[in-house]
Amino acid sequence: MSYNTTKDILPHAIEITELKKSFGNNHVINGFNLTVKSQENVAVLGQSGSGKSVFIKCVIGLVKADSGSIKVFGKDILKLKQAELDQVRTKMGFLFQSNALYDSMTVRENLEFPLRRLRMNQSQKETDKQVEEALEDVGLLNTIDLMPAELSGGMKKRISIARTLINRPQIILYDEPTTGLDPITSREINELMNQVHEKYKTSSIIISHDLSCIHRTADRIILLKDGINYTEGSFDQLKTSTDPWVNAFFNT
Ligand SMILES: Nc1ncnc2c1ncn2[C@@H]1O[C@H](COP(=O)(O)OP(=O)(O)OP(=O)(O)O)[C@@H](O)[C@H]1O
Repeated sequence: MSYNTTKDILPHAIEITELKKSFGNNHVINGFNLTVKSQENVAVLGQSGSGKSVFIKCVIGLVKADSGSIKVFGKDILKLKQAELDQVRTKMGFLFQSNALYDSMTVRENLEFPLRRLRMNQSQKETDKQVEEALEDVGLLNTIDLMPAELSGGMKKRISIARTLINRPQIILYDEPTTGLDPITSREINELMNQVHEKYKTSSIIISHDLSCIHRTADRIILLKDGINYTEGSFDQLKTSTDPWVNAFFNT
């Protein structure tokens, strides 16, 4: 993937400035900066324990950042009142590493769930149409009446992507999208992520350890180390870096 001029003229999807988060004396995020242009896919890569999960939780509001700003389409979500925050959050979809499907609900019910919360006055016919379209997007319309326990790991990931898509987010945050999947299924999930990007023109942040996933899906990679941006670049730039730490990361 490469930059194109359209991405450069549209407003930024996400702009994070000097983000900080500590737990007691453990300064996990120490002034991290990240910009995601419209329709850009940015991966955040770092060693285990470097703070990737804390960072993404700050962005979705599961963890409260100590300071800094997180602007989503120009609005600093750390300063918004609840109603405005809820509004901005409708533009964002989050793919949990664990998939977070409800085991006691069918695939259809799992997909209806986020719709019910946001579109209370919508007709059942419209809901059915949206659920079916989201399942078609991930190639699994035939699983609509199955329970999560009846699905493979790759299918669960696809259904989770369908559930993320159902509210038509403009930004998708992917937390370790291929963890626990075999290489073939991982490749299929990466292809699906790229299809989603092409069809819905989404912007994304991808947190991953999986270099193949990052290579296939990210326009740009930021390395997180000691809570700050250690370096950034394209996959090929980082793979050929002469920095010993970056080199060890990409070529071990
Ligand atoms: N709720 C919490 N309370 C206290 N410390 C926390 C909390 N959440 C995370 N931490 C600490 O923050 C640091 C970063 O953890 P985090 O889970 O973000 O790392 P990570 O880069 O996502 O690791 P991995 O790749 O292994 O998932 C760790 O030292 C962890 O102990």
